[in-house]
Amino acid sequence: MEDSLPLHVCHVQTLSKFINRSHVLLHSIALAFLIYYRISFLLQDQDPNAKATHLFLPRLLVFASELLLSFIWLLDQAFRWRPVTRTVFPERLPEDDKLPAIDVFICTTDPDKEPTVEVMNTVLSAMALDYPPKKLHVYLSDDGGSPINLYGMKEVYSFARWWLPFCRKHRIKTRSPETYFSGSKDDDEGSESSEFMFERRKIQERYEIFKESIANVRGKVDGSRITARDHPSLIEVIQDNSNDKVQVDQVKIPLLVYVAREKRPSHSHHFKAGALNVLQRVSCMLSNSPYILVLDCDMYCNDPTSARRAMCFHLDSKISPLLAFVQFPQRFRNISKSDIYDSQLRMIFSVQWQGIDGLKGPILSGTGFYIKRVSICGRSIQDIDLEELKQSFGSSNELIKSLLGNYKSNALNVQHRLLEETQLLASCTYEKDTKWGKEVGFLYDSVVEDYLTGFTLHCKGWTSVYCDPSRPQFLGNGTTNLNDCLIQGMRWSSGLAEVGFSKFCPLIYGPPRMSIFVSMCYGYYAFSALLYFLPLWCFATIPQLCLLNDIPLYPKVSNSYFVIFLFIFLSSISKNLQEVLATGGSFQTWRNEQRIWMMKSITSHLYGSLDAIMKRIGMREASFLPTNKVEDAEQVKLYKMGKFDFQTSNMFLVPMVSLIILNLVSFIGGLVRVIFVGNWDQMLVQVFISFYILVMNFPIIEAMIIRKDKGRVRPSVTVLSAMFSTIFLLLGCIIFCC
Ligand SMILES: O=c1ccn([C@@H]2O[C@H](COP(=O)(O)OP(=O)(O)O[C@H]3O[C@H](CO)[C@@H](O)[C@H](O)[C@H]3O)[C@@H](O)[C@H]2O)c(=O)[nH]1
Ligand SMILES: [Mn+2]
Repeated sequence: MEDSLPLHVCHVQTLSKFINRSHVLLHSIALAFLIYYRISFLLQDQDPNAKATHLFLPRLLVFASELLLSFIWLLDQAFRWRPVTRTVFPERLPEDDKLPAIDVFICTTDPDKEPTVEVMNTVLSAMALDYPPKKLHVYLSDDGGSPINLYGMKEVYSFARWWLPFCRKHRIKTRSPETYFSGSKDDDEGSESSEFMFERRKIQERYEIFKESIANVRGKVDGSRITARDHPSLIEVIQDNSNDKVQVDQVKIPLLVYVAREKRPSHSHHFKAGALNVLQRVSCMLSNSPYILVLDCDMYCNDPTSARRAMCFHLDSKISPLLAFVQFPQRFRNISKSDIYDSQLRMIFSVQWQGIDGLKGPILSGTGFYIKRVSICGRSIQDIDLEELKQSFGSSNELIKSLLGNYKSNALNVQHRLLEETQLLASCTYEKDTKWGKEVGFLYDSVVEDYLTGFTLHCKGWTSVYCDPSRPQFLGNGTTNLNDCLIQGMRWSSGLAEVGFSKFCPLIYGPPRMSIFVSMCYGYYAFSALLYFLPLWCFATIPQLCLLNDIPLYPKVSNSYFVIFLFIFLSSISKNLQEVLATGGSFQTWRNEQRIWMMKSITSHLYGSLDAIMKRIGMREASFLPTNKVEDAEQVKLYKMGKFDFQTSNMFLVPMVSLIILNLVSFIGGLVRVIFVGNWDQMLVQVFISFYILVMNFPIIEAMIIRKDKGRVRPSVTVLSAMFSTIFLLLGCIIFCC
């Protein structure tokens, strides 16, 4: 295969690279001037003036914030250094019988938040991947251990006997039946022949029956939820139990396995990472495929070709020895035009991942990646002796045998003995005194297991690639209400900060093991929560309190350093805007992203960082609140209209509303004061900061004063927040005035 055509090519985005590097240069020079100005300013005011100490503190705080923001900006620039784009040529892959086998892992945990029909759609879409069926094995991990999901899997098996041939025959692209039948217009409706229409109608009827039967069972098994945290392991290879074997008997169906690991309240189960590690062991017994596709339960395969695309990298002999995983972007099916909560995570999947792909490869992103099984085994296992293997992987001889062996093609005739062994492998005590979660498998030290696991892989010398074809390969549910968005943001902040504070701190653990640029990228994520919430809290309070107390913090308009501040402000905004526009966004997208970034910094990032610190000192246990995948019609309506839904806890609302009130007061008070005193050229920047914050967060003001619907800010919250703002204002007077 040496001189045959390449399976993929990689282009450096020359224009972006040029723009990014020029921006880095100019912006850094401006920051250097700013730092020089601040230092000389602080030193020069150190005279024995009585007021000096009161002037010193706010200036120091503002300077510290500027330094923190500059630092996180610097880390972020590593993502901008060498952005690349990749193209694949799946048609050049070898014949089907030469393709390696794939195990698909799908995780679900809570049938109330993750409806069974949706999970089963993901399972079906994975079974229908365009890949030889006997080389595809689909595992569902059900952390809730709910009978409804097991029932659903059996129904899936019967329905797949019709669905899979239909998709293959008519080359259907959308292989999640729910999406397909909901009639979303795309390029699928190629054939209009009456035969096709007839088959389509028949399958649709079967699909409706399938959904109904799940709904019926759901009604009956309700109330079994208490067992979610306390149940034995149950592993079942799903087999045919239907009667209609007549027509579809010859249909090849991928192996389908249901796995509910044992869970006991006394044992910590390590959330998704724990589930994935159980799947790794169980699948090792049953199919042991060399590659694994990991999917969240709501991320269905929106395009059947992803497996072949991934193989374009995994089968390229030049890069494959070091290649750990091929990451596809997370894209979402329910993003509205305005996307007020930035649920699409545009910056991550359209800018940063392409950037880090040009350095070492994207950060592991939880779902939608094809990973090489041996890469997560910790290290090369061939040359370790048996005792050591058992210390790492646990006591199961069968597991060790399998690890050392190869892919099992006779998976369909799973021996009873092996199936029994899987019960042991899925028990909650199996990992005791082993290296699972510490060195082997997905790591447990953070609730963002993907980021941490990917980081250690990159540290060990593995690489990854980012594959982002124009048709989204996987589609999931984005968060469409403020509450979910902030809670998810808090979990991510906490998990990422946890890594930052651990022995894996990317800025210390990274540089000896990988390039400084890649360490910076990981460092950006580990510290973004801390380095955004501290400065943003400061910028939302200090300049305002100083404005009210007549303390200038910025150079006068007539001072030549004013231009530096102006430049830095405009340069950051315009760079950001340029990226948004270049990736298909609009001015509104930019504004919405800025706004939700401010909101998250004030709330999610703050609480996430505190949570991480408390976990670190042992005051709190890790938790994982899954996002809600059931759509609430009213919330969806607000989201589609681009209206914020402020039905969220006071913990999130009060800080945001308090700061808005504070800024409102300082803006009005400051403006009046400036007009009377006439020192506008000294105070302009501070008046502008308040103004900018108010304009950007206008939806909060609107929801406090104008809106009357359910999503408004409740008057009680406004009152409570007003009290907090008053306390803040008084504190400001005490600290800065006397
Ligand atoms: O104890 C648990 C908790 C969660 N999950 C599953 O984990 C997945 C992700 O959970 P979700 O609630 O959707 O969280 P998100 O914030 O949307 O997930 C993102 O962030 C996670 C890390 O916090 C990553 O694991 C995910 O892949 C990534 O999509 C879902 O399939 C869950 O069913 C489990 O299997 N067991
Ligand atoms: Mn999710």
